[in-house]
Amino acid sequence: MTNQNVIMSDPRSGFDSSLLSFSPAVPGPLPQPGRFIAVPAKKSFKNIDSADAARITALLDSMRASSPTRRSSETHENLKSWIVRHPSALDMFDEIIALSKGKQIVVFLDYDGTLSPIVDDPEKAFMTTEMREAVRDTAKYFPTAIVSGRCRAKVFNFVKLSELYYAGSHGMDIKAPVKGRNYKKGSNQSVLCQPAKDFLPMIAKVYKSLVEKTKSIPGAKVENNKFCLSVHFRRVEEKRWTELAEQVKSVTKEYPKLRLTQGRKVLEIRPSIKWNKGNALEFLLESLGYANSNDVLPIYIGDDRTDEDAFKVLSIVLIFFN
Ligand SMILES: O=P(O)(O)OC[C@H]1O[C@H](O[C@H]2O[C@H](CO)[C@@H](O)[C@H](O)[C@H]2O)[C@H](O)[C@@H](O)[C@@H]1O
Repeated sequence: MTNQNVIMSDPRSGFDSSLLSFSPAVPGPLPQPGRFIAVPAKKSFKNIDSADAARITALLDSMRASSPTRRSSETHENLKSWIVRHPSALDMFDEIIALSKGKQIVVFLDYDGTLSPIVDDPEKAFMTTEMREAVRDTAKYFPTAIVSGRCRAKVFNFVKLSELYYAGSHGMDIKAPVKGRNYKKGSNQSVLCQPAKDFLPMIAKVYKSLVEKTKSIPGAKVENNKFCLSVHFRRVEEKRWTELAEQVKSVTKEYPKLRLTQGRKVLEIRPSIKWNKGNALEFLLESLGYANSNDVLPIYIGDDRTDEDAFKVLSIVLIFFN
């Protein structure tokens, strides 16, 4: 995997809770104050009102917090103490095995930053052959699903394993097995779950507007993830982030049924429906025949703020950071 550390949190099992405290409100991969330098947002918002300006400032601050460009020694100390509270899952393998006794493990994997390294160009976030083999091996033993912010087709093109289940667009586009324990039966019949289907024309329109609005900002990139959009900041000079965020807001303010969220150097535009990666997990578990079941041990591995939605509905969480 891409990280140096794998942290385990387990809110429901019989683990020593002082060792495995679960924090559903983990703000980003590593929830430490002082791990980033807050840059005050420019006051020169031109096209938006003060409430929107405040929202943008908050989003940008949060984005900086979850995508640190440098680590100070203070941050390093915070990191060490965080690791003490969230021990490495690699050191707790026996405990995980004990927990899984008599249960079907189901594995959920985030893609970017978890299976692939974070890179400047989102089109080049390839996973290694070794990683693909590891995922292929995992799927031989456990139902395995990829749950990504990317559109389903794109994440499939990166992973290229047809034996997995895929949920794209932050869980708003799921290809799941037809209800029942098809994994065990070896059935390959599938069903689509697309709760934001009605938003497709709106998302397509907003995509066009965003491409047009942001084209003057060097490095800005708008990615069409079908049911949601990503505006990438990674290759934009930080002094122009406010301007870019303002451009984004000037488009989205015309669409009250959409909402803005942030990830790693990215602003995401999504339908305002109550559906996220957590709902996708529940849907997949139900499709696999494990709704409200005690004989399943779902494990989710993820690294990003959007993965927290999934963390909240599961018992074992592996958080990746690099
Ligand atoms: O849920 P995920 O599979 O983690 O997808 C979340 C977003 O990941 C991608 O962006 C991130 O990775 C890029 C490639 O390493 C990086 O350049 C970018 O800065 C990161 O935010 C993807 O491009 C987005 O569409 C996903 O929503």
